[in-house]
Amino acid sequence: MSSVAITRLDASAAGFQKQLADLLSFSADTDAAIHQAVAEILDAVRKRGDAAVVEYTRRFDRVQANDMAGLELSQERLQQALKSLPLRLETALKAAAERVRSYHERQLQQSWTYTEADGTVLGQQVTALDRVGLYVPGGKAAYPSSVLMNAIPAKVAGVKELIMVVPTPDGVQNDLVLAAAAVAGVDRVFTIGGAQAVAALAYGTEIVPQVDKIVGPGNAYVAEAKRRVFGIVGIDMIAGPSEILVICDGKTDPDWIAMDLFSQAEHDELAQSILISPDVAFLDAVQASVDKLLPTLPRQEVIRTSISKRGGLIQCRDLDQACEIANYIAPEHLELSVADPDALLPKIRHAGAIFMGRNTCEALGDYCAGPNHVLPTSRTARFSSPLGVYDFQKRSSLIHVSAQGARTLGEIAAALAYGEGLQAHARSAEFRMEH
Ligand SMILES: NC(=O)c1ccc[n+]([C@@H]2O[C@H](COP(=O)([O-])OP(=O)(O)OC[C@H]3O[C@@H](n4cnc5c(N)ncnc54)[C@H](O)[C@@H]3O)[C@@H](O)[C@H]2O)c1
Ligand SMILES: N[C@H](CO)Cc1c[nH]c[nH+]1
Ligand SMILES: [Zn+2]
Repeated sequence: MSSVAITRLDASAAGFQKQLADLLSFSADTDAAIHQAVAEILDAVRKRGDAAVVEYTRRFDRVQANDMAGLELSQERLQQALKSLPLRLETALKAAAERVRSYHERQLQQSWTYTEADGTVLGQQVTALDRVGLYVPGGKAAYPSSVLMNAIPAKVAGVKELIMVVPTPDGVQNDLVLAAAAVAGVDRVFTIGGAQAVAALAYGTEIVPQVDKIVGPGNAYVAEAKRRVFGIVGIDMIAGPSEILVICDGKTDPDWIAMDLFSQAEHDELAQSILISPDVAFLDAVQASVDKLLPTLPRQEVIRTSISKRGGLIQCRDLDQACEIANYIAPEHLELSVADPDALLPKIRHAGAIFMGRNTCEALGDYCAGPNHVLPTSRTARFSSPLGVYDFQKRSSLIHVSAQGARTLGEIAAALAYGEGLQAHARSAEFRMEH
């Protein structure tokens, strides 16, 4: 049995910060070739619409459609996919969807107003987006759970129309993905992917309607395309490779922790899986579990590459220091595998999702716990949040000024407008003061 080399770091050793920064940094596929390819694809779709999308789909996904209509799936096809599922899978899909819906319903923002003493009413009107594009990755693996995580919050927000795109390499359609679209209530599905799908959604074509926002994870081509179309449409975030950080007091079964690290490592070679513990013997035990369990997994080569490139076992002074390091890493997923996770929680400021206690493995969050699995990666949890209903709602400010309010506010506004040298602003306010 060959062992897997996971980087060992000691938080109290000289040079730790630099070693940690090196472990976190990775060269994503954001090189010039990808930038150039995506720019060309976006330009072609903007100029030639459906014809370009069909050509790229033939080239990259080897799907032999004659036109875009041939790349759209009917609602009957989605229902048929749902009916074709084995009962256990159908039940699991529906149970997950229900839990995700129930969680997200609590995120709904409501409009509000308040009335001031002079009768002026101020407030905020909350409205749902009209039409949203949902990118579901499908190049290397299919992600039915991502259909639920993206579509359900949009439905809960009240988005009128959901357009889903999903690549089907070699024309192979994934029934579980299509069934998830049926369960979540997706309106239209196109079997297109990559930058060409993002372009079709952003610019609109004859057949694919232009959307207001594009959400959902994807590979480097998708990420770059989303970055470029931002401004024409909204986007949720640029999701990088998956990440897991476990803080453990050394008392959890090391096999559990090794498998938790694998659970994200198996996503792709650039996934980041780190364990921090004050217990050196426990770090050794997890390393032994990693070596023992890896050969039992089908995706062991992906995991081996990922864990040896971006895996880490970090020895810390105590759990307080573990929390400080976690805040620096700002991971997508953080497991607090300790006896009293509530005691650590107030010390955690930056993490996409926090999994409390030994029983809460991250995988439950990926599928069915309820919270969203589309989360900030690459340290962006310092300033951003999980995908949620709020991403599909927007706010308009409401101002309804009374006659009395026009006088008192007019006074203030006119003074400031003259101060800015903007006469029309001042006069506009003053007209109403004289009324
Ligand atoms: N953060 C999350 O919640 C989450 C969930 C699921 C998946 N993911 C991530 O999403 C990613 C999915 O990537 P994927 O590749 O499997 O599927 P994908 O659907 O993102 O990409 C496939 C598309 O990439 C395009 N493409 C491939 N090679 C190309 C080339 N040489 N030139 C131009 N375009 C090309 C093709 O158009 C193809 O349709 C993975 O990195 C996975 O980890 C993240
Ligand atoms: N862990 C991924 C997000 O980082 C989501 C996912 C989908 N399926 C399994 N996992
Ligand atoms: Zn996962």
